[in-house]
Amino acid sequence: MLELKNICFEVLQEGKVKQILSGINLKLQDEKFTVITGPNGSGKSTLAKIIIGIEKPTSGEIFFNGINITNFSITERAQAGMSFAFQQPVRFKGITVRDLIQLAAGRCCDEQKLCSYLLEVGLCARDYMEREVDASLSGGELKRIEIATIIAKQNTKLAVFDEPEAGIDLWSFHKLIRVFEKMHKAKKRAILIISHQERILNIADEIILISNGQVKKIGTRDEILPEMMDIVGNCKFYQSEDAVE
Ligand SMILES: Nc1ncnc2c1ncn2[C@@H]1O[C@H](COP(=O)(O)OP(=O)(O)OP(=O)(O)O)[C@@H](O)[C@H]1O
Repeated sequence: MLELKNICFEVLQEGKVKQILSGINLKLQDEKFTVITGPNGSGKSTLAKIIIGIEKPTSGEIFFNGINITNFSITERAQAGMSFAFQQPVRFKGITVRDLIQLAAGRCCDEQKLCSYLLEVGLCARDYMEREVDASLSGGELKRIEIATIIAKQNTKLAVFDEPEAGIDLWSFHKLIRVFEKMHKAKKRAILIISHQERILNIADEIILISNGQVKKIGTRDEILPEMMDIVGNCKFYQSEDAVE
């Protein structure tokens, strides 16, 4: 359903062309749980930004359900059924958590349902629903609220998460894994997660290993792990959950 054809991305740095991604060809199937992993700086977040429309590829094309969306804006991609959770979520001054979740849920949603979305990510609705989505929220709280909005979006066909574990405490991480397991089991949408986390890699249907801006290998956890060892030597980037903050 999502197809990337020969995606390249380069930037100008100090007058020189820097190749960030080169010749990325990928197909993500409906309802599949895919994880993109790879060393720091290998181009994972850039690829996510290109998928969601924050960055435009220098060359190559993106198809979503057969439609060429390469020139679609972020809003048009969202309307087509894509959702995205940022590595560093955006704050919205003047907007409450309730507003955000209600907006994501769309049609009139009863109070119990709204609260259940927050509960799923380990937040007590009573404490958070009326809070402003501003600097008073911690990074981890903000991230969980953002994930709750994706759960609330019933029409999402593809949900993209960039390092959902970043800044999340160990207890919340366990809950988060359950959220992803549940999403995976429900098979309502394709899920694409950028992650280095063992437990997230463990539940993936397919893992895409990126290194130096290229797809090095696509396969299951057991197929990918030896390759990761080769690339990183001692596999430092493959974190167990003990390494979560
Ligand atoms: N606009 C830009 N200008 C210059 N360099 C950039 C730009 N965007 C990305 N890069 C570089 O491209 C490389 C890939 O960055 P990216 O954020 O995609 O990596 P990543 O695999 O997500 O890393 P991490 O695991 O650390 O989050 C990095 O070396 C980064 O510094």
